Amino acid sequence: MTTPTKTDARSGLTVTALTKVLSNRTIVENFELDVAAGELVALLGPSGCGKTTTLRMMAGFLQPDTGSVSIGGIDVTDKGPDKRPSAMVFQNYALWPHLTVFKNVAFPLSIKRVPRAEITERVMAALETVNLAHHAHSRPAHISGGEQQRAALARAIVQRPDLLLLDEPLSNLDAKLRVKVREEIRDIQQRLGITTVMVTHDQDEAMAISDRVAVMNAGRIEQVSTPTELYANPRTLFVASFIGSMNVLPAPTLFESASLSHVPNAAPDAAADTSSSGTSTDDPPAEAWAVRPEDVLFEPGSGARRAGATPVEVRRVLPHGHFSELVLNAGGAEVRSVAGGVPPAVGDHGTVTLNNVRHYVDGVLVDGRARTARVLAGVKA
Ligand SMILES: Nc1ncnc2c1ncn2[C@@H]1O[C@H](COP(=O)(O)OP(=O)(O)OP(=O)(O)O)[C@@H](O)[C@H]1O
Repeated sequence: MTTPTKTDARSGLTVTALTKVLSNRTIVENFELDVAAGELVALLGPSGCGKTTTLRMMAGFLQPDTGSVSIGGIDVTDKGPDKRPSAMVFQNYALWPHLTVFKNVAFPLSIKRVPRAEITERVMAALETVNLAHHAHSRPAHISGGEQQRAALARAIVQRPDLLLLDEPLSNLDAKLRVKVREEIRDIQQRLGITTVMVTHDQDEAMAISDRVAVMNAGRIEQVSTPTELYANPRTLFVASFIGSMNVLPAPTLFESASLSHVPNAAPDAAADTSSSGTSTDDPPAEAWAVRPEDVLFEPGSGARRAGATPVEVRRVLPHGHFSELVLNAGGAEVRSVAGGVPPAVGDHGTVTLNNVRHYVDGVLVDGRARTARVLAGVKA
């Protein structure tokens, strides 16, 4: 691949207090985001949380009720999509089926009356950037889904936008291709240095290629952080549960008993549900403890019980190749753990102790280190 379409654009995006009400329902509420020049930020959240609505307001396809959008320090809130220095790649690619790849990519330049020779040069350069020059004269129906996605990307970058907006760009591709194409997108985005916002509901995708991830829930941003920070320090229970897998346990019982075996039966639902996504607008529990499966340390054998450890029975073993997920029964509560190497068998007995327990009150991480220490001391004592 070559980089002849490299832009000089190093403009950032600033979005302030964006709100949108549709059909009497607040879809986006007080949305604030700064994206630095050349940065890729993913908008991640469950279906229906308002990601696409937000992106459409950034692109100018939808007017916000309140708030502003600035690109490169210039307020573009009142400008339509064609008057903004941004380009959008749509979820379904929106390629014209009767036009060749070349003509599809040339389209936005044609309507801006760019001279023909320049169009040819820029289109071929964009197609080379996405490695699709050999399909310049193919129709969309005659190229693969991944190639169609790259044609749509070429049609965006040919415009040399300051801001690239991607709406679920990989959702029509199969799992293996998604991984390949997302790396290609990241590579192109970094080489061209284009400020980019990408909508996705796929946390792996968001975490794998973004500089930062903005987690949305019910029209609001819950947390904007680097992927590593999001996983390590989720500031809300929603983020803790949405990013990766998490055991959520009711705090007071755990605190008082210092033992998972006393967690009431209400816990399994919360624990089992945590890896799934959904529009969680329900009020969070008043108090909860969250523990990653890798921090639930399983030790096989029912013989010499570790002091303070909780006895468990292996209920299910879910192989993932290089590790297995263990679903454990801790006195009626379901707790998830992980095992490397040869996993235990269903029905085996063992014990667990907990590391890195996080304490949430009303869904927000509190400075619970003292209590956490006491709980851990209790567990390990
Ligand atoms: N024109 C509209 N009128 C009324 N409601 C709308 C309109 N457009 C979107 N909505 C509603 O706004 C909510 C958010 O939609 P949006 O497409 O922004 O969500 P999303 O997070 O991108 O979801 P998904 O991941 O499923 O695409 C949804 O409940 C949707 O039904």
